[in-house]
Amino acid sequence: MTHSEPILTLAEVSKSFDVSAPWLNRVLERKDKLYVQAVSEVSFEVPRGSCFSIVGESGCGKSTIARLVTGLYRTTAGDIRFGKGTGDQPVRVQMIFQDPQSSLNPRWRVGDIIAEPIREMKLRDTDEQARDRVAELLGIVGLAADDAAKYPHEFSGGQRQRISIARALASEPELLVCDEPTSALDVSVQAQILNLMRRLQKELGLTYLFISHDLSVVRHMSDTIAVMYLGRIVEMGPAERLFAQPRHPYSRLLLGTIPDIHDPNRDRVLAAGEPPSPLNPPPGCTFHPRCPLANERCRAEMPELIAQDRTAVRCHAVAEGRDGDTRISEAV
Ligand SMILES: Nc1ncnc2c1ncn2[C@@H]1O[C@H](COP(=O)(O)OP(=O)(O)OP(=O)(O)O)[C@@H](O)[C@H]1O
Repeated sequence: MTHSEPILTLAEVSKSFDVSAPWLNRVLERKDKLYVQAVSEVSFEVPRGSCFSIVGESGCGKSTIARLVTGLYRTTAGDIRFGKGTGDQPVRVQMIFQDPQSSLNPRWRVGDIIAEPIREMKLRDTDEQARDRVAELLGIVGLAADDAAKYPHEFSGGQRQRISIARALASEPELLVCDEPTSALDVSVQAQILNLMRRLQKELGLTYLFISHDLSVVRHMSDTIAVMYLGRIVEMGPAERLFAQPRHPYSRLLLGTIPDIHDPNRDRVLAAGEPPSPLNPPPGCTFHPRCPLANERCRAEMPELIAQDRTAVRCHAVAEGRDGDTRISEAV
C-alpha cells in the first residue's frame, strides 16, 4: 500500500542523558551536570510500507532512536510524529529486540507469550479465537501450532526470534522497530530470519525501522539507509545508491571501500580508529580523528548535512570535491 503521508517523521530530534553521578559531584564540589549527547538533531521520514535502516557502530545512538520512537524515552528536543493509523487509530508500533532469550518470559508457554497482547488489547472476543490466532501467528513465522504448548528454552535461537516476531505481530502493528534483530544469531540463521522479515513485510504491508551495526544485514532489507556517527546522521539515501556509491568516508569505512587514494596505507589508518566518547566529542567534524581526508576546516567546523538528488552527506571533503568524487553543494 502506498500513502503519501510518512508513517513516521523525526524532525530535529535530540536526546541527551544526565550522567553526572551525584556523589562524584559532591566529592568534587561540582555543580555542573554532565550530559552525554546520544542523538543530535536527527531528521528523517519513513514512508509507509518501506524499510528505513539506521546503521553505525556501537554507541552512535541507534538504540536511543529506537527507544524514542517506541516511547520508552522522551526527546530532549525536536518532534517525533506518526501518520494516521488504520481506521483513524494511532499507528501501532511494536519492537523486536536483539536478544530473544531475555525478551521472552522463560516461565510462560509460547502460546501464552503470544496471546498476551491479543488478550490485553482485546483483539479477539473469545479464548478459542485467541488460541486460533496464536496458531495462525505461529504458522506465519514458520513454527507449528503445537509449539504453543512448549517453553522458550525448548527452541533454538532462531526459533526464539521467530516467537518474538509472532508476539510482536500479535498486536497487529503497522510499524515494527527492529533493534539488531539478528545480531545474536549465527550467520546462516540470520539469513533465514531476514528472509522471513522481508516476506512478512510484503505480505502484511508492514513498515520497518531497522537498526543494525552491520551494513551487510540491512543491504537486502532496506529502501533507505541512514549512517550514524556519534549521534548524527552522516549519510542518508536510497540503499542501492549507498552501496553502489558511498560518499561519506565513514560509510566507506563501513563498506570497506576507501576514498580515492594516493596513499596505500589509508585504509589501515581509517580502519584502525574507534569512535570517540560522546561525553567528550572532538571539535569540528566528530569523524575527523579517523578520517584520511580531514583538514583544518574539518578539525574546526561541524559540516552540515548536504543533499543532492535523494542522498545527503555531512562531509566538508565531499562538499568541496576533495574526496575524488563529484561535488555536491545544496544544504538540506
Ligand atoms: N540510559 C542511558 N543513560 C546514559 N547514557 C546512555 C543511556 N542510553 C544510551 N546512553 C549513551 O548514549 C550513547 C548512544 O547509545 P545507544 O545505545 O543509543 O547507541 P547504539 O548505537 O545503539 O549502541 P549499541 O549498539 O551498543 O546499543 C552512548 O554513549 C550510550 O552510552
